[in-house]
Amino acid sequence: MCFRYRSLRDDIVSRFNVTDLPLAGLKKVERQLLGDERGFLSRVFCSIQLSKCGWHKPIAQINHTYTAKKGTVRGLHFQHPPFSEIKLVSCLKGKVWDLAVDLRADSPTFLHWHAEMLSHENSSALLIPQGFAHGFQTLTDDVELLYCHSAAYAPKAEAGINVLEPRLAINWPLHISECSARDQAFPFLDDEYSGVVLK
Ligand SMILES: Cc1cn([C@H]2C[C@H](O)[C@@H](COP(=O)(O)OP(=O)(O)O[C@H]3O[C@@H](C)C(=O)[C@@H](O)[C@H]3O)O2)c(=O)[nH]c1=O
Repeated sequence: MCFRYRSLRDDIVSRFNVTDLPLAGLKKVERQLLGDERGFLSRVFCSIQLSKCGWHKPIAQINHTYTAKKGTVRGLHFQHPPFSEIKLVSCLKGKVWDLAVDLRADSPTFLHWHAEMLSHENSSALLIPQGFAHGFQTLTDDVELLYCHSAAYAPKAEAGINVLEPRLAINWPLHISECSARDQAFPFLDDEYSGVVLK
């Protein structure tokens, strides 16, 4: 008897609708829910599918955050090379205005930013390539985010840009109700800031 095996790659059914966003490499990933009378199943991450969208490393860490209050801002965070990360940010509860800032030194969209509404209702995530800073504002109370990271947390490589940075002129949708002391202390960019060079 002869069996013919197809590769697993051919058998993986896509459960994502992926859209290119205006900054190269930044993508919106909409999950397709498979529902029945019990509830639903939603694929949050798939290395085979997302490798076609720029996720070319193993997952190093998965973090879950809870933010209590509407209007809270967290960000704008990134890690310096060689600890630059790809992040997949999914909102599992509530609603956020999720934002990525292009810090790539050689990018034609250097210091441009793009935001998307993520919520448990729209089942969307933001796939953020290396060389971006990330932040968000909660648009509801009781928000839960799930982050997949391609690099481990490296406190010495952590960095941030102030969420009120004038050169970014981010129009946060709500009054900022909460922002950590650490985030408020992040510096503003100086005129010489030339961005992140990825190795
Ligand atoms: C990010 C991170 C923090 N921590 C610790 C440090 C601190 O004691 C506590 C809370 O950290 P933070 O205040 O940095 O948490 P938070 O502000 O939620 O940090 C997150 O913000 C968003 C915008 C991102 O993009 C994420 O990658 C991450 O940087 O958790 C870890 O142990 N591992 C981690 O991966």
